[in-house]
Formats: sequence, C-alpha cells, structure tokens
Amino acid sequence: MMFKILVSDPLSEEGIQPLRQADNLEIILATELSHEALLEIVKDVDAILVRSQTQVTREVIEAAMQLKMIGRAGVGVDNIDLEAATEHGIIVVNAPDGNTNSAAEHTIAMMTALARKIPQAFNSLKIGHWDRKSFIGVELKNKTLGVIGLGRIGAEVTARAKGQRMNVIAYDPFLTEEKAKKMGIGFGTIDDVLKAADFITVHTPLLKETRHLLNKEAFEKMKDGVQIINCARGGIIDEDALYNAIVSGKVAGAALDVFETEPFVGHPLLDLPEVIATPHLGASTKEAQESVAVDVSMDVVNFFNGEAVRNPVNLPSVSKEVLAKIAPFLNLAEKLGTFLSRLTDETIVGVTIHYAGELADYDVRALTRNTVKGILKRNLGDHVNDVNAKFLAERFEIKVEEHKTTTTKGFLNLMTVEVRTAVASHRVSGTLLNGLGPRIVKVDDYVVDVVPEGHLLFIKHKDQPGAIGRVGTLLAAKNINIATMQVGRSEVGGNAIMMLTIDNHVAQNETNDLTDLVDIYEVRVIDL
Ligand SMILES: NC(=O)c1ccc[n+]([C@@H]2O[C@H](COP(=O)([O-])OP(=O)(O)OC[C@H]3O[C@@H](n4cnc5c(N)ncnc54)[C@H](O)[C@@H]3O)[C@@H](O)[C@H]2O)c1
Ligand SMILES: O=C(O)[C@H](O)COP(=O)(O)O
Repeated sequence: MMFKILVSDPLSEEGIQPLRQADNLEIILATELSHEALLEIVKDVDAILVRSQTQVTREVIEAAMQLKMIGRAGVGVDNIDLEAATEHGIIVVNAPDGNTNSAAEHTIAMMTALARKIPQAFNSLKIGHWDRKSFIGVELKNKTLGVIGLGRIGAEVTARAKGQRMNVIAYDPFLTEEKAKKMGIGFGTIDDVLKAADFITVHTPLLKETRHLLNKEAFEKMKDGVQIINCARGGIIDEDALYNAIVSGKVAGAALDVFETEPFVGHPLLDLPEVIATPHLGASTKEAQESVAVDVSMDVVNFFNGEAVRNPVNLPSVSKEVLAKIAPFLNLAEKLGTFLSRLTDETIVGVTIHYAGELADYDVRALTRNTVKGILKRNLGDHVNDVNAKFLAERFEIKVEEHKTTTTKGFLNLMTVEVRTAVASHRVSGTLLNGLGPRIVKVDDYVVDVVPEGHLLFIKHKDQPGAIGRVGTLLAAKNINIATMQVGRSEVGGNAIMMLTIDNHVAQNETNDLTDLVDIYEVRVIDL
C-alpha cells in the first residue's frame, strides 16, 4: 500500500532521504501554501510534515480525511492543534533532540551580540560611520544569567554560560536544589531569578502557564539594566510590556528570535536601538535541520511499517527497553479488551486492569491503552486507535483504572481485566505462557485454557448431560466445524460455560437457535 506524505515546510533534502528510500511512501513537496491550497492538498494525504510555519489547525486536520500522522521536524508543536489530532486518532511526532545544540548556540550568540551591541555596531559601520563610542558593551564574566526553563536547551545554555564564567541561577518546576547543586548553579523561585539576574533567558514551551510569563509585573521585579533573551517561543514575553520596559530604561536590551506573531515585521520593538532580532533562526543550521528531518522521517517510516515511533507527542513515549518487555503483551491486552466487550451489550462505565507478577514491574500504560482500544472497538471499529483510545474513554465517561499486584495465582504474569456496566461486571484473565504464547485462563469465575485467536463461541449453559452434545449436533447441522472446545463449571449441575473455537466467522443471529436448545442460556460470537 502506498501512503502520501505532504512536506509543507522546507525540510533538509539529506534529512528526508529515509522517506525517499521507502518504497511505500510517495512524497509531495509543497511549501509556502496558502490556507486554501493547504486545505485542498491535505484531502488525501496520509501524513503531513511541518516545521513551525504551517499551521495545522483543526480545520486542516478535519479536511484531511486520510490523515494518520503529523510530523514536526523540530521541538515546538504549538502550530499543531494537538487536541484535534488526538480526537481524530492522528499521531503527532516531533524531533525534540535534533536542534537543541543549535538553539543553545544561537541563544549564546544572541546574548553575546546583545552584550557587545554587535548588530548595532555593524549596521552603523555599513552606513559609513567609524563610531567607537556609541557601542560600549558589558562583559558576561561574573554576571548572573537567569535561566527560566531548564530543559534540554536551558541546560545546554547553562553549561555554555558557565564556560563564559557567568553565574547561573535557574527556575524550572522540575529543578531540585540537589540537581542545581550538582550542576553548580543557583536555585530559586521565579521571583528569585527575576531579582538576581543581569541577563534573563527563557527556555520553556509556550503553554497557558507560560504565556506572558515575563509581563509588566515581572519586569518591575528585575534589576535595573537587565537584558532579556528569548530564543524559545514568542508569547512567553509580553511584547508590549517589554517595549515599555525598554523605553522606560528598566530593561537595557533584548535579543529576540521568536515573536508572538510571525512573520514579525513592522513592529515598534524593531525600531528600538536596544533590540536585536533574528527571524526565528534558532534551529536554522545545516546540522540541526538534517538531524530533525532524519528523526521525523525515521518515525514516518516506522509508523507506516507498523512499527513503534520514537518521539510521539500525543502518546506516552515508551523506551526501547520497556517496549521490548511489554511488546509481547500488547496483543493479549487488546484481545482481552475485545473479548470482554463482547460479553455484554450494556454500556460499559468502568474498566479495571490488574497487572500481576512480572507485569507489575513494567510501565503498563501502553497495555492499558490497548485493552481500552479492544473494548471500544465494539462500537467504534477502526475509529479507535492507540492515539485516541484514552481520549475516547474519557469522552464516554468510562473510568479506567490500573492496579498492580505481585500475586499471580501460579502464573509468571497475569492480566485480569474487569468491565463494569450499570447492572453487572465481567472479568477475563490472560497470561503469556513461556514458549506457548497467549492464553485466556479465566472468564468470570470459570477456569479455561483458550488461545485468544480466531472465531469463538462463548456459551453459558447448565451443567447437565447432553448439553454439549446438543450444541455439537446443531452446529454440525449448520456445517460449522468446531476446532477446539473448553468447558468450565462453577459446581456439578450448576452454571457452566463452553468456549468453542470454530473455523469460520458466524453472525450472531445465526446462533439464535442455539439458545432454543434445552439448558443453553446464552451464546455470544466473539471474533478475536
Ligand atoms: N528558536 C528556535 O528556533 C527554537 C529551537 C528549538 C526549540 N525552541 C523552543 O525552545 C523551548 C525549549 O525547548 P526544549 O527542547 O529545551 O524543551 P524541554 O521540554 O526540554 O524544556 C522545557 C523546560 O521548560 C520547563 N517549564 C515548563 N513550564 C515552566 C514554567 N512555567 N516555568 C519554568 N520552567 C518551565 C519544563 O519543566 C522543561 O524543563 C521550546 O519553547 C521550544 O519550542 C526554539
Ligand atoms: O521548536 C522548534 O523546534 C524551533 O522553534 C524551530 O522551528 P523551525 O523548525 O521552524 O525552525
């Protein structure tokens, strides 16, 4: 099968070689598209690859009827409507590591250029002035750099600033005093950073909580003559407040690579001599562009070959090591979910998954997701997938819980899934037997041993002589061949179950006459 991949922002040609080499991918390069042209071209594409320019809005996502994946060759995904993508089961991947170094180098370059007024001096020289008085700068050495957001780029900037013999003080919700000590930097609240720093650089994502993080009140808390650097995202700094703080003399200068609205042209900030700026160039190096394009292309290739992606944004990412451990259980989890969904016609309101034995040591989120996917498939078919399973469960107000226990009832590993409806609950347990593969080992209170595969008939009956024979005879009359059969009972002469595997699919209504047989209460067709 061929998949159409739209590349709608300029990506490195070397970087997209993995796409070109894949024989199931057709690449469409179409950059600088108008909004209307984008809406038209996305109609039949399977994936869109972007940088920060293309706005992948809900409207774009909903126009893209075949869309399965959005790839961001870079870090920030604020140009992608993640909620809409998740809702539509579209996986979003990014390339979070490939441009870290370039962005950090750009930040240091901007800080240095700001401190020494290099762009202003160069502009003056270009127009014929040999002016050695107007561009007196400050040294970085012994100055305090305040780093807000100590993630990948913030940490790299910190290491380089220390190389410039600056003192660094950082604020990040995940930064502990111990970690700060280890890094040889100061640690404090955001206010501590604002008050202590001679230079302040922001390296957070743009989130609700970080929008206008540096606003009028924040500027008021800063040292007089502070200098500001933003190579992260426009919007983290309130641009009007920054303008006023520069004009009032509170802020001595600002180096900006990113802006609230891009392209950023004709803005009064650009008229201020204290401001230097670049047009969002933090990641614009040959190395970074090649690296992010390779990373995102590899994930596209993985995805369309049915393999795990490395950098999912709207799925919990699972390390290679964890994936290797849980991969054999993924299929079992989905089958247990599918099996249970067929045991009831009532609305499912809750799902509890008990992980026992070796499973209790693993990160089982992917297994939970697969179980929920199996359950929801009953009503949603292929509309549910790994990406939207959790979202859809929440939307349908199905409470999903995970429990871990070391008690395994004799199995090395055991997954027990329980679904609750308003009137009843059902349970199924499955295990992975060493060398033998997956097995369903218990259904409600009945112990069984069934391979969760193919076409099953789940029959509730009374434990009476002749019940099994009558079922066999009727199925034979319908030319339905039984491949395997398991029976279980609660007590002699009490309630019992049969689990038959049959060679071909039968429709539920083809089994109606089975329930007319004596002692047969209920028959459910389950295709796994
Ligand atoms: N200019 C460019 O071309 C360019 C290039 C790459 C990345 N970026 C941007 O740089 C930023 C950082 O990227 P990264 O790869 O380091 O991301 P990251 O996820 O590794 O780090 C972000 C850090 O911000 C912290 N954070 C979140 N909310 C915070 C808050 N309210 N206060 C303080 N810290 C907070 C997080 O805990 C995290 O440690 C992103 O906005 C990214 O889009 C820009
Ligand atoms: O978030 C990022 O990765 C940077 O802002 C880079 O954006 P770009 O790919 O548009 O240069």
